[in-house]
Amino acid sequence: MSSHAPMAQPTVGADEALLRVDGLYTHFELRQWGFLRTGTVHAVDGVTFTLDAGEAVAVVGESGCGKSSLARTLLALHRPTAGSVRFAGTELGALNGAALKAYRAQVGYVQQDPYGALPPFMEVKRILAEPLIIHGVRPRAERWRRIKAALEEVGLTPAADVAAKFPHQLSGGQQQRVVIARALLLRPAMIIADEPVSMLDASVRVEILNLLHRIQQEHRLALLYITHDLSTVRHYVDRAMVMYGGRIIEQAPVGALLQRPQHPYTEALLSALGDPDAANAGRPRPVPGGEAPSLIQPPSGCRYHPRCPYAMVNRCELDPPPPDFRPHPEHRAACWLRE
Ligand SMILES: Nc1ncnc2c1ncn2[C@@H]1O[C@H](COP(=O)(O)OP(=O)(O)OP(=O)(O)O)[C@@H](O)[C@H]1O
Repeated sequence: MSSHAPMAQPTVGADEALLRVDGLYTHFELRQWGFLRTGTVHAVDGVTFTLDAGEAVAVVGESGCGKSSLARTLLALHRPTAGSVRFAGTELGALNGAALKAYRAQVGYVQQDPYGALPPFMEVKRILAEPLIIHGVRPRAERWRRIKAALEEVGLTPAADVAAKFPHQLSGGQQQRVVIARALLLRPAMIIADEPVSMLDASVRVEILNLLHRIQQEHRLALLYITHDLSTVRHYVDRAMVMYGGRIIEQAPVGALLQRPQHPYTEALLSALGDPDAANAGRPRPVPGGEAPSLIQPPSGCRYHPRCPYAMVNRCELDPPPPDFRPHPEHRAACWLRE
């Protein structure tokens, strides 16, 4: 275990999830000249799931399916259009002022673009001191003790040298380590990592994912790992949820999802993954054909039906499948094939 003190865990009843998301909608109104309504983006469109304390769950889906909008709603950066988000039993919509500040201390955020996430004209020490100052951690020596421990925990040593640098003096991987250190400083119970490695060189991606995984395990953090890349979830999460057109269309323990995908979209994502066998390197692989759905005018019925090779006429284009057909215990799929 590192020098980082154990993280303060919020009080959660034995049978209660740390995070409970129920029928969540986040829509964005599009307006011309600031007032003329021209459409609505259904970015998050009826999402329900739970995340237990200490559990790691991936949200996987292609670009534009609503993953970041979901993350930002959970971080209370977007106000939901409808539905409920409960954290440790408390409704997020009911929080403001000091209570919202306390919630934000419980949830660490790791963004996609580390350089964009770090103020360029501040030294690392100042960047990391900021959240501690905002949350009233005193005196200065205690702040430095925490900053040093966090830098050491993410492998940035000697901490004093790194702390004196500006973001541009660090590599992309080191910058992302600083972002992770900042997410840990307030000893959160949950981390939301939104595409944490997609902007990094391929050579450091595994290192950063391993680091996040080690921290998640050591501190028994809940982790919501958001990615477009299904190939990166296997070793890092307990469960995976697949998002398509603003909705969760499949969720299962990660092994079951990868071995027995139940939704044709998950199947297509899996078959598009690289084959580790070098003998098959030249073999063409099918990728999910067709266009990602519009979230302004989403397809009727099942949102995947225009691309689905198994779409059933008079069924899939008419009725949205409920999200919880259970082909196996613990496995849920929103597909009429699994009715
Ligand atoms: N503040 C906003 N106002 C209007 N539309 C938005 C806003 N934020 C996101 N959107 C739209 O919502 C949809 C979902 O975007 P979102 O960023 O959540 O998807 P994503 O799956 O995270 O994709 P990516 O990985 O490319 O960021 C997109 O059509 C996007 O243009």
